[in-house]
Amino acid sequence: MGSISGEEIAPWEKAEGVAKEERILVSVRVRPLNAKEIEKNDPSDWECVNDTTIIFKNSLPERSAFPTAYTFDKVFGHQSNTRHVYDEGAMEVALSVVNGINASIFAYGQTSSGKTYTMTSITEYTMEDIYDYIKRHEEREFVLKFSAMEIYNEAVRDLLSTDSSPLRLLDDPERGTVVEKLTEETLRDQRHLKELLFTCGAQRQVGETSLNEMSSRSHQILRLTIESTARGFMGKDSSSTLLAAVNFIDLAGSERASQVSSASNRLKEGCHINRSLLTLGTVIRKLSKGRTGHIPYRDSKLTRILQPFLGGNARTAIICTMSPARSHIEQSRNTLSFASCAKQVATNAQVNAVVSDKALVKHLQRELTRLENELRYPGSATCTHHSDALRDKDAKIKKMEREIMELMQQRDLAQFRLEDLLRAVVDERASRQWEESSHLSVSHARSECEDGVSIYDTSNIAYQIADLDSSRFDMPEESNNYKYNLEIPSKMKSHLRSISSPTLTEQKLLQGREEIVEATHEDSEYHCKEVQCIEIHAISTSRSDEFNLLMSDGSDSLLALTDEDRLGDPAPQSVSDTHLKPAMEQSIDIATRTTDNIVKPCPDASSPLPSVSKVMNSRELVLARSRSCKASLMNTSILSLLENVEQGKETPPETFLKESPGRPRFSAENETHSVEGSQASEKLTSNDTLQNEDIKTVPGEADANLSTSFSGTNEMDECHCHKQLPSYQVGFLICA
Ligand SMILES: Nc1ncnc2c1ncn2[C@@H]1O[C@H](COP(=O)(O)OP(=O)(O)OP(=O)(O)O)[C@@H](O)[C@H]1O
Repeated sequence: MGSISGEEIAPWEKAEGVAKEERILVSVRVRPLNAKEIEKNDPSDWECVNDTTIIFKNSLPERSAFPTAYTFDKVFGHQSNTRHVYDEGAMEVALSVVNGINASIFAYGQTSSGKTYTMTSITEYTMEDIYDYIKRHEEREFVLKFSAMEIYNEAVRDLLSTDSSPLRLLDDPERGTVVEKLTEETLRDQRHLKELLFTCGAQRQVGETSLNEMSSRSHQILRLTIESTARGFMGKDSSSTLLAAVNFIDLAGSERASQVSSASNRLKEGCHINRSLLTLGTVIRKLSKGRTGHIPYRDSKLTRILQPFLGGNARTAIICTMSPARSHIEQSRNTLSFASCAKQVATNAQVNAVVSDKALVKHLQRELTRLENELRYPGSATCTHHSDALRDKDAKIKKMEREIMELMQQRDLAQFRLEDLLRAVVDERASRQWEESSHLSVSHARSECEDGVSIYDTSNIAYQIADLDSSRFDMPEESNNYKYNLEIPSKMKSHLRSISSPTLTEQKLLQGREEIVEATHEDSEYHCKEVQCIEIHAISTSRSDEFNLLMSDGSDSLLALTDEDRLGDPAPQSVSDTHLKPAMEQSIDIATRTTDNIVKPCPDASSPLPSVSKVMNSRELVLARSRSCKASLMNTSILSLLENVEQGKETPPETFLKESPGRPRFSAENETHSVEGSQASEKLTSNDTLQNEDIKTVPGEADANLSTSFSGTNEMDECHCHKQLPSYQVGFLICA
């Protein structure tokens, strides 16, 4: 008597229905030679050499094409009893049913091979073990139901009913194929089961064949369904029920119809039997190659009913029975071939946990309530969850958009910087060319200096941008050097920067120039001069006349100025003092002081003083002033223009600027800035009165002379020009 070794499966396994794939348990049982076979001296050609291998021991030449050894999960020789077959080849699979796993035990073989003999005992053993298990597991409540049917000539018949009319097969969406109106008896006890088993045996179709006087001519299917529930959880919502069934299938003989009695009824039975068995063999063979393609379960009622237990959600054991007699060698080989295919079939059994009706009702009620709440309150938990998810995604999208914008800004900034650098390179080249051009001019001027004419070397001009308040005609300490300090108020500087909106290129240009000036400052051989405003207390027409005379004078005589004159005393000078000087000297002085409104020489005492008058007289460099208060030292190339101005011809200041060859070759953009800056400075000048008391400039006095002589610009524009020039424009003028 076997015992049930399996413990109740873990709750999580029940809940999750853990699937377990395994192959069909296949065993072969070889019965002893029966009396007839012994009588016919039919030798036994098969021998079980061990628990798993059976060999064909006859070495007849004609049999050499077939294998002589077969290996299965278990093989049982003629000496093995049915209990041993059950224990080794069926019990484990059959008793899975108590753990909620479907199971099937097949008996397959030719007629009189011992199928019924084996399956009857195995069914009884299983029933005994199940009841024994139930007794040992009183914590669970078991419900056992038993049903029995046979398929005879492809007709399903209820073996527990006296009604022999065939039953229909129905396809249930949840349970699969079911037999309509099949009797299912709930077992009261083990005794009740034995009675039902006896009834089935009595109801089953039997007939006499040439091989078996009590041959079973049908396929018998006994089904025991076990439903179990833990007693402690019964009636509770969390309770679950295990529901599974075990099938005991005693197949009809697999022999050919011709091998049985030649009686007409047996021949017909054989045709139907073979049809079902042929389909079963096809299904097993296809399943052995995997679950691909069509599996012809519906080709026979046998396979249709057993579909869930063939290669599906069930553990399966097949016991193939065979006769050892040489006379049955062909059927025995067919049986072994079938067993070999069945051995390759994998099943996928899982625990079948069934929710109790009460628990199912409770679960459905909760689900219904939840759905109603969602409909009533859109902002319920589920909706809120979705809203949160959408909000998170929106936030991520916005964050990514911000990152994209930042990257685009960085890209634009990089492009802007690149353009600035390129522009700076171009301007630097222009600056170098301008510098070279200036050097040429200076060289020319130096040659003039060697002749005693003072020329302001533009390369030695230092641009000192400082507040007027602090500059106050600073005289450089360096001897032998001239400095040109363009004193521009800080307010003006900032204004110039703002109105001209100097680009990076312009800033670099200015910086470059300042560096050039500073570099040349150390090596400068010339004295510095200071651009400053000169206070003129009165307008002297004589000065203007003298200046005009000076300008019209083509003499190249050198008019040396005194140190005092050269120093350009910032103190206001009275008109009376001027009249005391000789006419020519006065004229020169006037011209010098007038021009010193823009450029005031600050010579060192020991150095020869560059003469502005010489500049004028030589017509090589001319102090000019544009309408927009641009003081310029212009070379002879624009002298003709000045002459035209002197003659009353109007020449736009822009023309002066643009046509000045010594002017740095700035881009059109810079020129635009220059003009705009100049015009803007005019606007600024009108509101920007001089605060420095030391520098008293009377609007329209000294500059008015120039205005009258050159361009006739208005007095307001002229008077503050030296304070308004953008630094680079001042540079243009000086360098020109
Ligand atoms: N292992 C066995 N040991 C002793 N006797 C056996 C064994 N197997 C079968 N027999 C006997 O052989 C005879 C035929 O057995 P059984 O009826 O079980 O064959 P079967 O395969 O069911 O045939 P059928 O398909 O015709 O019903 C029976 O009398 C049975 O007692």
